[in-house]
Amino acid sequence: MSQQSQFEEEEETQASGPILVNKLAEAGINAQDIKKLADSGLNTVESVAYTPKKALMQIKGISEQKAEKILAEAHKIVPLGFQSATEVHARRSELVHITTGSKNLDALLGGGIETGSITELFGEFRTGKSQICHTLAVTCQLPVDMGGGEGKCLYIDTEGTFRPVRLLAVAERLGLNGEEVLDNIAYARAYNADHQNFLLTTASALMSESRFCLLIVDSATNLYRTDFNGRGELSARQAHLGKFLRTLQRLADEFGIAVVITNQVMSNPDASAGPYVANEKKPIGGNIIAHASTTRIQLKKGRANTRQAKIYDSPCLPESETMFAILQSGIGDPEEEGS
Ligand SMILES: Nc1ncnc2c1ncn2[C@@H]1O[C@H](COP(=O)(O)OP(=O)(O)OP(=O)(O)O)[C@@H](O)[C@H]1O
Repeated sequence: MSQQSQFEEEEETQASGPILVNKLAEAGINAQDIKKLADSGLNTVESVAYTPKKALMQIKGISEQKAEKILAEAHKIVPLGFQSATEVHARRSELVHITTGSKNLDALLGGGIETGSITELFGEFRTGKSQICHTLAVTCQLPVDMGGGEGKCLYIDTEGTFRPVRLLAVAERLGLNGEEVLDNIAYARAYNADHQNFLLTTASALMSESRFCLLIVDSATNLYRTDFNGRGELSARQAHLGKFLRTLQRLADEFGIAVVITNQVMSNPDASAGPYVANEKKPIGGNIIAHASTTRIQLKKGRANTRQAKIYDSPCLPESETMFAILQSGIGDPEEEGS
């Protein structure tokens, strides 16, 4: 690509990308209030426009009157009305898919992990959830024409299973510079559910500074299991988890990033009811997580290093399944064994 067309493309990306919250200064919002918005994780005008008035008023120093003014100005910059299906179709056809490393899995997913939405990987332990996350953290950095998203990755680890050595193995397979690949992954270990939520505020700030295309939370539900106990705390747990997932969706919409969350399974006490067949374990988090995840993928163990992936729920993919493999060099296909 010539330098001229590269610049044109960059300009175009900037024009259609998120609008930084500072833009509200031009609309007469004072610098202190803009700082308060940014400190609460609202770093873009889009994020402000998508926030309900009640939530803005919870920010210290933002009165009802101020919240109304801020929202009115944000809505002038980011209109939230109807648009034609043609416009939606045109925008959706621009969505990038990030390769999982496996041709089979990519085909199952209609090209890979979709940007702008939440994909949930659920399954028992050792089914490859974390290995897929590690591979995606590297492949997302590839150019778009090679199955990447040309962006950095944010990785929130709640289980302590993040291993840079696995990233280097994927980088080597793809012929990428290992050091650069690691520099492009921002990692945080979350220690409790509140901390996990707080990290999204930091994530939002990082995303408004440079181009990220993937946010991973491995796993999204682990800390909720340990921080909230028993039936007595169930509704508090679901409300907290719901807030976390809403913020994830907001980040996906606002920055056009792919969000990948992992989830464990638990025994189904009522195996005969619902879509889960007898003896099958079901994903944690109930309806809250079921509704928040756009695409749900169920993973199961196969022979040796092979694993089965099945589309469990998707707005546009059929309920089909495929096999992939966990290789030394990351996620691949069963026939690649030995590579
Ligand atoms: N270097 C490697 N080469 C090949 N396979 C590996 C390598 N490292 C780990 N694996 C395989 O990956 C599998 C574990 O996958 P993963 O860590 O993704 O599980 P998980 O689904 O995230 O489980 P959990 O719920 O316990 O976190 C194991 O079967 C392990 O043998």
